[in-house]
Formats: sequence, C-alpha cells, structure tokens
Amino acid sequence: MDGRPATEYASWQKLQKIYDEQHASLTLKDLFAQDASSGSRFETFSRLYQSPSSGEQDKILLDYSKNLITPEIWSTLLKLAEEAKVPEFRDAMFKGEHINTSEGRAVLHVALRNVFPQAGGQFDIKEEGADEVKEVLDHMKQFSDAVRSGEWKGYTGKSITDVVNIGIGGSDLGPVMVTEALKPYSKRDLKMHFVSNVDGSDIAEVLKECDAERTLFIVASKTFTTQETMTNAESARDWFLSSAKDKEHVAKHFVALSTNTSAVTSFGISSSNMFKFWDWVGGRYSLWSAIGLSIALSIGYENFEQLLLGAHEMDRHFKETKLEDNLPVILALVGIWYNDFYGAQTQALLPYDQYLHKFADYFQQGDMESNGKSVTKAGDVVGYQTGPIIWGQSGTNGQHAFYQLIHQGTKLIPCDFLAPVETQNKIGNHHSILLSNFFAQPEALAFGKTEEQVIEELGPEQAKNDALVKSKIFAGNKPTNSIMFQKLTPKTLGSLIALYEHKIHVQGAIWGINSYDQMGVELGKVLAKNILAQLGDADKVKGHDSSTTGLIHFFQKNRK
Ligand SMILES: O=P(O)(O)OC[C@H]1O[C@H](O)[C@H](O)[C@@H](O)[C@@H]1O
Repeated sequence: MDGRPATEYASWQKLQKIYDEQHASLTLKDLFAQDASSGSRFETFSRLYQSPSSGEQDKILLDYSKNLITPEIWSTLLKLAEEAKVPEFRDAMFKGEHINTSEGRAVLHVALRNVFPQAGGQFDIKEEGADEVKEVLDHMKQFSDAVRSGEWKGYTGKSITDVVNIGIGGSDLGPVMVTEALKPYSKRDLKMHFVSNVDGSDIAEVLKECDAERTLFIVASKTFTTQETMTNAESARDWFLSSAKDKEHVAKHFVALSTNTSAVTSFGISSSNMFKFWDWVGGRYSLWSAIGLSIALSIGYENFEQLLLGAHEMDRHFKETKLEDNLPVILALVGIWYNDFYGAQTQALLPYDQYLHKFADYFQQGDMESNGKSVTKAGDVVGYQTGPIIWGQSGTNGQHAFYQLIHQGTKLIPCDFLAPVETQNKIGNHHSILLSNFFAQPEALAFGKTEEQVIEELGPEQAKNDALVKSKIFAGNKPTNSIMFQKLTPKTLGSLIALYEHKIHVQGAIWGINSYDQMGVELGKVLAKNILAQLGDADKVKGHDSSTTGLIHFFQKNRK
C-alpha cells in the first residue's frame, strides 16, 4: 500500500525458494497425473462467476488449472496478496482515497458504473463529481437517442449517418474495441469512424467517406490539449466549414468529451454540447465515462448501460469475494508467478471470438501504461519485473501466424484463451470448428508431444532422421488460462473488461507501483514540440545529438 518492494514479503521469498527448488521438475503432465489421487485439478483450479442479475446468461468460467502451480505454490501466492494488502488497497480505491499518489488523485472508474441501486446496492463514494455521473449519463442518453432516431438534424435538416470519433489513447482504444466487440448490437445505418493518428492520412481517408451535412464529429480528449487530437479536430472543423461556411453550424456537428470546459469552449464547441468527466477517471479507464458516447451512439444507450452494469457486477465480485475465489486476483497471481519467478516477459491475450479482435490492442494500453513502471510509490527502483508486454489477436488467425513460437520457440509465453459458448452468428459448423481449436491449443501447449510419439507416428524409416524427429517434438509445459463466457453480450463484455482492469490493479498493488500515472509518455511529447519549432529552418536545428540532427537535416533536404 505504501509502495513496499515486493521482494520484502516473506511469501515472495518463499515463492523464490519454491521456484528454485521445484521449477526444473514441475510439469503439467505430472500435475494432471495426480488427478486420480487428489481429485480433479479442474475442480480445484477453476471458478465460475455468475452475474447476480442475469446468472446463467452472463456467466464466466475461469479455468486456471493448466498452470504450473501446486497447492503449496497457490497458497503462497494467495498469502502474497494478503501480505501486500491487496484487499486494503482495493478498498482504498473504492473509497476514493487518492491512490494515484504522484498526481494526488482518486482512481474512480468504479464510480462511473456505480449507478445501479437495484444491483445489490451502490458503493458509498464521496468524491467531488461522483454525484454528477448520473446527470452526464442522462445527457448521453438524451443525445444518443436523438441522433439514433434521426431527431437530431444537421445544418441542412438531414439526419446523421456518420459519426467520427477524434481521440487517441484512452479516448480512442476503448470506444474502438467495444464498438467492434458489440457490432451485433449496433445500428447499421449509423456508421462509426475513428481518427486517432496525427498522420493526415488517417483523417483524409475517413473524410472521403463522409458527407458534411450528415456527419457528427466527437472530439474526445480528457485534457483537450493532446496534440494529435487537437490537430485532427481543427482539420475536421476546417473540412466541415468548407461546406457549411457558417460557424453557427458547428453546434449541430461537433460535440466534445472532456474534463476541460474552458479549452472546449475556446475551440468553439458550446458547453451544452460538452459531455464532461472528472480528473479521477484515468484515460485508459475512461470508456465508461462520456468517452463512451460513440459506444452509446453505436449500440444504443440501453446496451451501453448493460455494459456498465456488467462492469459494476464485476466490481462487486472483486470487492466482496474472498481472495481464493476472486477472478481478478486469480489472474493477477498466476501472472506474477510467471512474470517474476519464471522470467516471462510477455502475456498473450487470445480471444476465439472475432468480435474481440481489438481486445489485446485495448489492454496494451490498459496494462502497459498502468504497470510499465520501474520505481515503487516510495520512489525506490524495483529489483524485479513489473508489467508484462501485452500482445495477441484473434486466436485462429494467431495459430497461422505466431503460435509456432509459443509451441516450440525458446520463450515462455503465458496465454489467456477466451471464447464464447454461444456464437453471435450460427453458420454451419463454424462455431464447433472454432471451439475445437480453442480447446485443442491449450491442451497441445500443456502436454506437447514426446519423442516416442513422434517416432511412432513417423514409422521406422523416417524415424532414422534424427533432426526430423527432434523438430517435431513439442516440449509442452506451456501454461494457459481458459476463460469461457456464455455469449459476448454488452453485460458480459463489461464484466470481462472490469476483470482485466482489476487484475492490473492487483498486480500493481503487489509490485508497490503507481498503476495510475503515465509519466513515461511525457518526455517524447516535449521533445517533439521543440523539434516542430525547428523543422522549418535547417539553421534552427540545435541542441541534438548527431544522429537526431542528421535525421532532421535529411528530412529538410529531401522534403518536397
Ligand atoms: O484524452 P487525452 O487527454 O487526449 O489523452 C489521450 C492519451 O494521452 C496520453 O498519451 C496518455 O498517456 C493516455 O493515457 C491518454 O489516454
């Protein structure tokens, strides 16, 4: 809680000792072979989460049995969570304590979904702005209903057909991921576009598809100062005014999502077209706030509310469930075991659901910006690994691209496999084929293929080729989690996102770092501003190393 280095905990030291003594002989094959004597490993190491309000329909099964853990390792990991005061740190977040210590802020994305008195009661959160959440949601409902119904008209009296969300980082990735994930619930005649990159090609391609009379621009930026977003927003406004001519028309075509009212109004967007949020909403935790307006426009406010409800129910689960049954805690501890003791550098997220194809992209920011830190909250340099590199993509596509390395490469890649029981699109036997791959890959990763099996398969003649035999062996022993949910509904998606958010929180608490600032993104921004001022004139290029100077001069000489 106070940023104690994790290595100081007795349970951490015990885990190190267990690892040193046992890891060479610890195999998933042996662990599962013990099933007969000690009861099913699946029973011991899996947990079923049921939505309190819709139970069966929105259940999530977490199977973590295919991990290199024994009862002793597992109880020591749970002890670590206690020693690191994970429950206290979690409760401090829910109470609104300023756990983002470097910025002196509360961390209250849970307050954004704390709007369901009927769902087991609300958390008591006393932070400035927390009581305004409902008001902003009502504004979002009213606005998204009006746009979706066609009641909201553009400057020539036509309804809106295209929505362009202009934002970057947390003001882009969440809306992109969720609108993709919930496409089956979307209004197909309201097309969503996302512009994030300051590369003019991004906005240019989107504008080619839009008609100024029927396009709504959402300028999404917590700070309303982000260079990429403001540059894109200005270009969008210029493009719009080249058709609309009159600045008065901006009000019908531009809205802002921000915490910065004065910057929004000076951009020319009236405060009545602004949807606000608060400094206790971190950018990468903001899709639940006004930043989710594009989501509400796409899937409708009622579905957006279901997304919030799913997250709120996972919040309750995280807050109220004992550590050994707590899904976010389980994911966090399994991750720490590989990250800190086995030395795994990465963590793959592999959804077997095409609609989740942006899930890993989203949690790249969620996890890596949160836990990519190397000093504790007390300011000490950590002597252990913190946040993993998050990567991945839709499972079957990955199988034909990078799974080779996971199966037979030299690196340990812990993987989370995710899949729905029910598909959104019943076509032939696609879903059975998809799921058979979802079941097969973790099995292959865990149990591999022995030399004897390879020899038997090859037959006596080919088996004489030793190199061929060796190349076909799968060492196995590769750990995975499998997460199955009933169907990718808005509510289930909300719960899945909150599950991973809280996993990140628990890991950050154990590592003693601040998961809620992002100082590491600042330096590059400052240097870029400085360079921008020098780009126009070769004589102005000063104060850099020879490499940077050489590159800038090369650009200046060759630009057209
Ligand atoms: O929403 P904005 O203020 O425009 O910020 C957009 C992004 O900017 C920075 O890169 C931060 O590191 C991100 O956390 C943030 O999401």
